[in-house]
Amino acid sequence: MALLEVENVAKAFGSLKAVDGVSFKVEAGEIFGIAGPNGSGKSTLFNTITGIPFGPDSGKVRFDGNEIQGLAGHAIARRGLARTFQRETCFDQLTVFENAEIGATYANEARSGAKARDAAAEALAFVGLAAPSWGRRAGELSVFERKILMLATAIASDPRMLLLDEPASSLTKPEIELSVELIRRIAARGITILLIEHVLTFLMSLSQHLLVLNQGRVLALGNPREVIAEPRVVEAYLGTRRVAA
Ligand SMILES: Nc1ncnc2c1ncn2[C@@H]1O[C@H](COP(=O)(O)OP(=O)(O)OP(=O)(O)O)[C@@H](O)[C@H]1O
Repeated sequence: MALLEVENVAKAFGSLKAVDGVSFKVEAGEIFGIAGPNGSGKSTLFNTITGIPFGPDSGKVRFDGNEIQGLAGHAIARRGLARTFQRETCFDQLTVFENAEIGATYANEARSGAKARDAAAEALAFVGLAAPSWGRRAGELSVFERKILMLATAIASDPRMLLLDEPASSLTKPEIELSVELIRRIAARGITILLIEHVLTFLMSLSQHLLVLNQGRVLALGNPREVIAEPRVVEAYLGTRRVAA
């Protein structure tokens, strides 16, 4: 049984069908990539799966065999499904450590005190945020540090699955290489990963399956090398990128 099953999910904003009948399955343990031109519905799809900030208008989302569409975001997180955002999203006024501690308690009400602090410390060390930075305010960090803090906060919640929304955006080449290595290590912890990314080389080097969205619909799905060679993908995705560049 797949860990995540998305079945005919749809979400509209007024007359705009941002996600329009999308279906796919993600197996436990894999890194599953999602690509698509700007505005093709990638982030909206993540929103509908995680319930943060909203669920789908219609369709079903099953996590570990149980329907989760319509549940509140925190209830979905407590089932083991965590996400990050396209823009670095941290509690800027709180310290690095307090951010990770919130992740540790958010997904598990029963985990507080020393257990939450241990989970926060482990997650911060895992992403490479060393102890001397733990007392700094999140708002003072660099873009890369804020991105890995967002990852640490998600990891501290002890998820079974992590949805990463453009983790490489706004990063330098060396930082992108560090991110690829970090995502591989997260997967090696046994966390299944659903990954949105514009940088195709990033997606290709990490994903076992690739889904391409276009105008809210699935344009192609399968082996990443085969998918990016499909003429309709080249036209819709790469063509748009060229125009956008
Ligand atoms: N809250 C919202 N209200 C109204 N329209 C929205 C909202 N969120 C997204 N949209 C629209 O839905 C469509 C899909 O947007 P979405 O952000 O999901 O695309 P995306 O593929 O993630 O794009 P990008 O690659 O630029 O991040 C776009 O036309 C966008 O303008």
